[in-house]
Amino acid sequence: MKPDRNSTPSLLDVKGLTRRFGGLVAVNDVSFSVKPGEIFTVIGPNGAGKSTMFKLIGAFIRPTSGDVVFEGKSLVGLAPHQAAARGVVRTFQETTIYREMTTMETVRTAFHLQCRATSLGAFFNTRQARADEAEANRAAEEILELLQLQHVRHEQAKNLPHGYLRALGIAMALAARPKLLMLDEPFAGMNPEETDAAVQMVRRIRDQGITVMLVEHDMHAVMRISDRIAVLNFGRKIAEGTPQEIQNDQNVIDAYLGQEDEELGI
Ligand SMILES: Nc1ncnc2c1ncn2[C@@H]1O[C@H](COP(=O)(O)OP(=O)(O)OP(=O)(O)O)[C@@H](O)[C@H]1O
Repeated sequence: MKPDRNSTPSLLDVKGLTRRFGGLVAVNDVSFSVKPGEIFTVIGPNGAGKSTMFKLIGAFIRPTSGDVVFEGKSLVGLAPHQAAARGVVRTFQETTIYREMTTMETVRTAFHLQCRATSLGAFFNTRQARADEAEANRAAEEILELLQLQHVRHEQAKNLPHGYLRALGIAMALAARPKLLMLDEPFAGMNPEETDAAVQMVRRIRDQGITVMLVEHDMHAVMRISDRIAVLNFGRKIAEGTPQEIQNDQNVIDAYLGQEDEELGI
């Protein structure tokens, strides 16, 4: 039997979070909790505040008021790399991938960035540096296997198709050993087969014990993959619940009416 959600301590607590841009309230008094091991998705019509919410959680921008609490401690005021060191890691954009490096080199480099080996240690070939090297190789192999990238391990990024580059951005994030992995529209621009594969990939990541938070527009994928969903509209949270609860929520249906495609998939 699954443990009662309410009795499990949260990994992330978003508390009364508000962010203004001049006169515009992009995120307005939003609260929710993410439990360890969940796949939690934030949805909402265009301009609802989803990206702003992600930036607030990753400490890329500061809230006007409210708090982001991770493992019981506030992330507000930290720099993004400090939030990442606590375990809140956002996937890397394809544009930040160094195109001359191979898949393996990219993941190993990302791993080294948070590894103990100093450049001086590596230069003198210390025992610590050699141990770190072996650990980087092992960790990189594990990540490539998890994301099914082994067969392109020696390909340079510039030769990889779009879908692989996106997976490589996720691989780099995994090298930072996240507790909470944040994925911004991971299924955007994918055909149904690619989406299927990406859904399986996100599930495998979660099965490694990593909690996953997504912002996503592809409602069919969202409804399949999410344990829980929060819905934003004009910066406010209008609903939160399981996919089934969200699909049947009249406020949510109303918010999506008039959208170009029947995004909710109902
Ligand atoms: N840096 C900024 N300065 C001013 N306004 C901003 C800024 N960032 C976002 N906004 C505004 O805040 C609101 C929420 O934007 P946000 O990008 O968070 O929405 P979203 O739900 O991610 O939208 P989409 O689905 O279209 O990506 C929008 O009205 C947007 O124009």
